Amino acid sequence: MHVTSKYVGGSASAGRTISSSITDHTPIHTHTHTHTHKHKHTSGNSTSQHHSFIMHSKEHISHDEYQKTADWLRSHTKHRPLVAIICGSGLGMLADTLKCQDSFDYSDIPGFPQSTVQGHAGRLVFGELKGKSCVCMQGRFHMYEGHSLIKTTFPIRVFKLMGVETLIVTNAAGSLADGLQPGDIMIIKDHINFPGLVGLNPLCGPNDEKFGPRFPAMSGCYDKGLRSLMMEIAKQMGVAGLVQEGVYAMVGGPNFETIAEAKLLHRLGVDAVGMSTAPEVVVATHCGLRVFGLSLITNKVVKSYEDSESVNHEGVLEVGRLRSQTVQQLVTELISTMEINNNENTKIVS
Ligand SMILES: O=P(O)(O)O[C@H]1O[C@H](CO)[C@@H](O)[C@H]1O
Ligand code: HPA
Repeated sequence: MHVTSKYVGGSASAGRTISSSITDHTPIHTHTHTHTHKHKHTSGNSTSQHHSFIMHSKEHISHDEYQKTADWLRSHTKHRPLVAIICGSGLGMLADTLKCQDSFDYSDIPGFPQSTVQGHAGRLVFGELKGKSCVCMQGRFHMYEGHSLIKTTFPIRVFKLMGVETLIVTNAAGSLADGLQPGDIMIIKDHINFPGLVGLNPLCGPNDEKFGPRFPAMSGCYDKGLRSLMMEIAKQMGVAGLVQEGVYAMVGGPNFETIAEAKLLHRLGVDAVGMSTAPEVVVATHCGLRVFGLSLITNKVVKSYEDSESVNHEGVLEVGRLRSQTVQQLVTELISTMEINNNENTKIVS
């Protein structure tokens, strides 16, 4: 793969246009970027969303509500996916590669929250990858948008009720590990859920035993078999040099880390940091889904007071675009190769 792109440097190189020619083996050198503030408008009720965020542990979504959304989707699509994919920031193009698409704006799906972040289209796309039925979230929900954690993870339980068995999560993340460069891909081996450690957990509140136990185990939540399969695929695709395993940490965001926070994360053994994923994986593991996760490293987290660079969302999206094809190929190959119970559910309803 060979990608050519232009992007703009920031404070260290303010306004300078850097032409980067990136191959699969080329590290992406990110610089600071000029700040162009583009905001997507949300159609959601921000007041009630904010309220529900504060009241996160009291909010409850009944089994019937998840079921209603699952039934609505099943009656509106011919697909019966066994695999769900969540596209991270700048990685939404993966959904465009699905064949025989049925796609729905989140605003048209009963019960669905709305995406408010640039780079998250807010569309649920059903279709086939290499003949296998999948559902793809082109845009995820983040806690910092003001959604309660139970809302950010709403689609996971809906997918479970639709018959999905495997969840593939992707995200954009900043690297703390010296060996991870922008443009590298990290297979998530494990996570540290910082909001979860202080009680901001989507499983807080009444437990619905129909989904899973009160005290679910999280060791081994990133499937070992899928992790080694992905390593094999990367080798076969000739991109093994870009791919390695590591630990992802979720922070609340929306601000990027201070230097002291970055140093702390580094000391704790975090390889990459982002503002998503952990709640989705916790809810998926709770309800028995098999999980695979990968982080696209979009920037190095600044951990030195001598470093004049800083990160911004436009730069994150840009690296996502530059590497989206590689991520797409890896995920497509994983879905094509992994074992899926080829039962009734995978078939398209005519
Ligand atoms: O985790 P995803 O959704 O990929 O996005 C990451 O990129 C955004 C910051 O640029 C944050 O939302 C962070 O979590
Ligand atoms: O550096 C980062 N920090 C937190 N979240 C992120 N998402 C992309 N990059 C980053």
